[in-house]
Amino acid sequence: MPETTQSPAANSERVPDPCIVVIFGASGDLTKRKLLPALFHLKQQNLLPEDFSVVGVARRDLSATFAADMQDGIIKGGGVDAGDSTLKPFMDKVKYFATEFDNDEGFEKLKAFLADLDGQLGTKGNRLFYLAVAPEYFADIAQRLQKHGMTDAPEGGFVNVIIEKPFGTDLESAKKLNSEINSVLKENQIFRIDHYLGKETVQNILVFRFGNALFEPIWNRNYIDHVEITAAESIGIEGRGPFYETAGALRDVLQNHVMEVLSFVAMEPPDSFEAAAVRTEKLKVWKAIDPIPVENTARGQYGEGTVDGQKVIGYRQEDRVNPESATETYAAMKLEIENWRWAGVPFYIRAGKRLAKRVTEVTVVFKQPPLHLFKNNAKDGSIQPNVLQLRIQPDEGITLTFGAKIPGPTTNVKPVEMHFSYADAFGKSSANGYERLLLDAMLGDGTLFAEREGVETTWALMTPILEAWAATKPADFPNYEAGTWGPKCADDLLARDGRKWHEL
Ligand SMILES: NC(=O)C1=CN([C@@H]2O[C@H](COP(=O)(O)OP(=O)(O)OC[C@H]3O[C@@H](n4cnc5c(N)ncnc54)[C@H](OP(=O)(O)O)[C@@H]3O)[C@@H](O)[C@H]2O)C=CC1
Ligand SMILES: O=C1O[C@H](COP(=O)(O)O)[C@@H](O)[C@H](O)[C@H]1O
Repeated sequence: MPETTQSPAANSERVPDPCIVVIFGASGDLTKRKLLPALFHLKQQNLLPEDFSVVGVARRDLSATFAADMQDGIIKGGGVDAGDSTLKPFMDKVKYFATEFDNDEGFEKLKAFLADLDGQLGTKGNRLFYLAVAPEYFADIAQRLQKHGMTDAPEGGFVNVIIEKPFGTDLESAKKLNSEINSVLKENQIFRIDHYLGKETVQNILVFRFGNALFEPIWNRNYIDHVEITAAESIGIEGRGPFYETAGALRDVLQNHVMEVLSFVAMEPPDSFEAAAVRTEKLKVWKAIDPIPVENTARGQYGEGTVDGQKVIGYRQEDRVNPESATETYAAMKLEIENWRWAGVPFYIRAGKRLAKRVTEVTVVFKQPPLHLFKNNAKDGSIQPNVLQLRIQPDEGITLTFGAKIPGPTTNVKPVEMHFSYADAFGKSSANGYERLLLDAMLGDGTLFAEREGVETTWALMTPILEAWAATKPADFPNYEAGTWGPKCADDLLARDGRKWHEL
């Protein structure tokens, strides 16, 4: 379908026009734990329009209990005080509508239900549809919305659609999904969400790089030895066996969250902070990545072990998981970005479940100084390189490690840290990443969302690895103990280059 341009709003204009947010999959985990708390946080910050409603859609008839259940999610999941005076007026705007996703009559009634709300609330036909459903329903729901005349924006208004991840399972399925969705929606109506882009600390990578004069001049192959990106989780698969069996760590986290973070770390400065400019630069990074030989990858699966002092079962013993499963719960790889800035600088990326701790971080390791004047005075006999750690979660912050003179009559050197903490500087935030993205989607600002070509490009990089892994069953699974830092083959990936993962 032809594309038109929605322009991103400036900060001063960040309250969206009156609208209804319609969440498909409203009785699901994501809606309760993340989406309703995020919408409520927007309300608390006066970032929702006065004329507004949230309509949850799922198949069971939950009209009698839905609002109370969501309120419970906001209080528990959103850390909101039950006595908060904004809660009641917000909950009054939360409605429920029951239909099967494949029921045409249900969609026709939904359309009338929404039109009726428009009449009562003054929401003017503006819609944000959120598809918080299993991926097999994405295209179906979008097509049914179009069939029942719900995808055309009112004059001067908007109809936008957020689509959850996973956006496809490989290149072919991503292309198919894109063409199905693009056949009923304009590209600028489609908001492919990656909640990592809603995280303050991920957005701050761009501010850190391009909002300061200090760092960008050294952000290249002349000064940087290598970059590591880690998305480590201590949790297991949390009862999501059937989903995880078909996904694995590469599809679940590496292809999307980690590749998005990588693009922010590696991209050239965009000529503005508008969607098209930012997306163009991200795409250039992914396109410049060399095909990844399978020898530059490592995969693992956790066996039983101890996490946070608790004994935990192995992946193959989890509920609804094949006892001989070959699904990876850990994936790592070495990437090379063949462009002027990054040629020769390896990017090592990894993601895994049941690792030693929950930490997401970008670690930038700088080259050694050209001359080691203080080599013989270093505390451990070697000068440590400067390391910059962009800690995305938890303990959000930035740490720079450098050598300092140990006080005393001799010139001894020891690595020390300079640290910036978000919590100390700005107070603790209860934002979960979805606030910003929901707001942007209501405003029509796609800067922090994935677009068609980007999704297909990252899948094009990852699909050959998935195919190679599928062709060779790993004989050594499970190959790491829960509560450790993953399989030995991932350490070997760096050891071959004379490096090791930075301790986190
Ligand atoms: N949960 C999370 O933290 C995250 C989830 N996601 C993605 O978000 C999406 C939703 O996840 P999640 O909330 O966990 O999923 P759930 O399985 O918890 O919820 C699925 C929802 O879809 C509804 N549903 C399923 N089939 C039908 C149908 N045929 N007709 C009508 N309603 C139907 C269910 O309704 P009913 O209860 O009536 O059956 C339920 O509301 C997925 O794509 C997932 O990958 C992404 C990142 C994180
Ligand atoms: O999308 C997903 O992300 C979560 C990790 O998100 P975080 O915000 O807690 O870091 C992951 O647990 C889940 O498996 C995956 O589907």
